[in-house]
Amino acid sequence: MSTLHTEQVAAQDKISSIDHEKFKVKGADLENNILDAFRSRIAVAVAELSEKSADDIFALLDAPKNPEHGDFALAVPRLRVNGNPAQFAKSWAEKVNVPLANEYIVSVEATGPYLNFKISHALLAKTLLNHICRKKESYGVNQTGAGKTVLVEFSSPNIAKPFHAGHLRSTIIGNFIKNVHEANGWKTIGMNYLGDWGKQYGILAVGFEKYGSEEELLTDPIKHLYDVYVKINADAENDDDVNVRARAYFKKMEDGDEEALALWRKFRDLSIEKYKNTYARLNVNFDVYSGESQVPNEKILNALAVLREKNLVQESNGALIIDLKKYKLDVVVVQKQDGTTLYITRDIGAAIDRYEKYKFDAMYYVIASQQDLHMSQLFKVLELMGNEWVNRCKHINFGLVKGMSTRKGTAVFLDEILEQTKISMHNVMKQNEAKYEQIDNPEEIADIVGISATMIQDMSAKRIRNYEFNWDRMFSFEGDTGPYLQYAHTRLCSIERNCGLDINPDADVSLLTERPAIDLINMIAQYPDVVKGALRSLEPCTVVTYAMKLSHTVSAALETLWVMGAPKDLAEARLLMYWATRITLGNSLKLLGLKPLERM
Ligand SMILES: NC(=[NH2+])NCCC[C@H](N)C(=O)O
Repeated sequence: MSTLHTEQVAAQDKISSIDHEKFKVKGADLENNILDAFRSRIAVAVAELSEKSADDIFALLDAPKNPEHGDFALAVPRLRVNGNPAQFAKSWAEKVNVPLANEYIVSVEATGPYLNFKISHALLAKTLLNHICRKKESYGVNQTGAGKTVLVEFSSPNIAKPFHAGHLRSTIIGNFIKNVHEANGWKTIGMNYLGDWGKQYGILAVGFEKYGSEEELLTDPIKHLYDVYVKINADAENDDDVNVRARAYFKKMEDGDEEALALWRKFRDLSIEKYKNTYARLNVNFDVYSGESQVPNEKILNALAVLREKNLVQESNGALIIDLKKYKLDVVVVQKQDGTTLYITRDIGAAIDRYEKYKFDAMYYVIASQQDLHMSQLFKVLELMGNEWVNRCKHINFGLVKGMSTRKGTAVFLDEILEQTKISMHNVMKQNEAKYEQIDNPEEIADIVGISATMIQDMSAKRIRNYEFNWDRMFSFEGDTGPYLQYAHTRLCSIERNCGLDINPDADVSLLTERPAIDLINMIAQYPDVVKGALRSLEPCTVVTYAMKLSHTVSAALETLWVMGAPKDLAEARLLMYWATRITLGNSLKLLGLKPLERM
């Protein structure tokens, strides 16, 4: 691919920075969002006629309900002007200073109380494609979060217990939330808060004495510890001695007994190593492996002292409880009769510890909605204690997945699910023999496409919705699936490889006048809005929907607007447009956490 003509780009920058000054409107990101340049000109032109500010008008510009009406619409009633909105719309449409907006706006029309604007598509194509040539992989990102830090806690499985569908959803959604913050200029900390403390680790240690194998522990720690855990729990049902020994063992751990801790630490370290490999397959990594065991004791003791001081705790049968009934949040136990802490106590200490360490501007807990009550209780307790930063914390909840097991039976390990996914995808790929033979690394491709299938299925609807894990539908290349998105991306890559032309950033894009080309450029131009919107909603489906629409739009364009066989200048213009589509689609897939493929 050819390099950019830097002098020309620099000259272009100069022109646009002069323009920027005059049309600086609050909320407009002229550096990163080409549509904002159009919107701000519309806002300034209308502001000249009304007593409203360009800032207010800018914030109200929307896409018209009927796309035939134009590119942007202003609902005049929402401006709250004194008088008849339709009358204002009519008179403004007549008077709007189109030349002020230079060549940006081409027409203004009133439809009832709406003002509809058409913009210059030639200018949009030129500025947008030029912008993407400069930004490439960073097209779509902005710096609105500069200087702010977010902590995203996600995945958080329990050692020696199944990694279930809830943990998988948390991993996928949490990683997305982290990516979205990064794309909006935030500093991010991804944290895995393992379930790695409590009496069950005493049970596990007792079980390991009886059923453990060093060798199996080293080969597959997660599976082996789970097997041991299941066996010893069965024993514990009939033999209370197991429980007594487990409690004694856990007490030693809490008291900091080195020998007891050494075994536990080995279990934890080996499990983390194994998890890291699996997370890498999912394209996920964590900045911090924390966990219930990592909450400093002193933070918990302090918290309990504050709770006492503020008269928030009561004794009940030797345990300490907080009565939250008047907030309709039930009663929480923060300390057991034997003085040990609980899940919520550790969460209280952990939150305080994290705030002191990271001074976050936002903290997200990505946890299934089964823990809604737990999270509301946690936030209420933190608030009653007087931690005013609790309003920076938010529970990002999500619904259940039904039927996530392998075809053979119930799988409880993430690895097994991913293996099954890969095999299924591989089988689908083999059905197209001619294509299959052209791939050098089918297993690797099957793994990536299979994972894309799983992730897109997960992110296609609003988070809170439950869904059925559908082994057939998600692997299809048709319909709104992960394989379909990957296919759209590889198709664009293959055009670049096979067309025999280099990408020419100076291609004459004024030749892109057909409807499918205009639609495609409009769609590409929306990506920065999508990145910004995703930060507000924290809903992955907004980005999935965008990636699907972009793929459909480019597929429609490819039906008639060919690169090969077109005259050279037209071929170059189209190639540049498809290249920009590939960059934009690739960026949106990466935002979702997928690895965009070049061939499949
Ligand atoms: N801070 C938290 N409570 N995070 C969620 C932890 C999830 C817990 N380990 C579970 O599997 O249910």
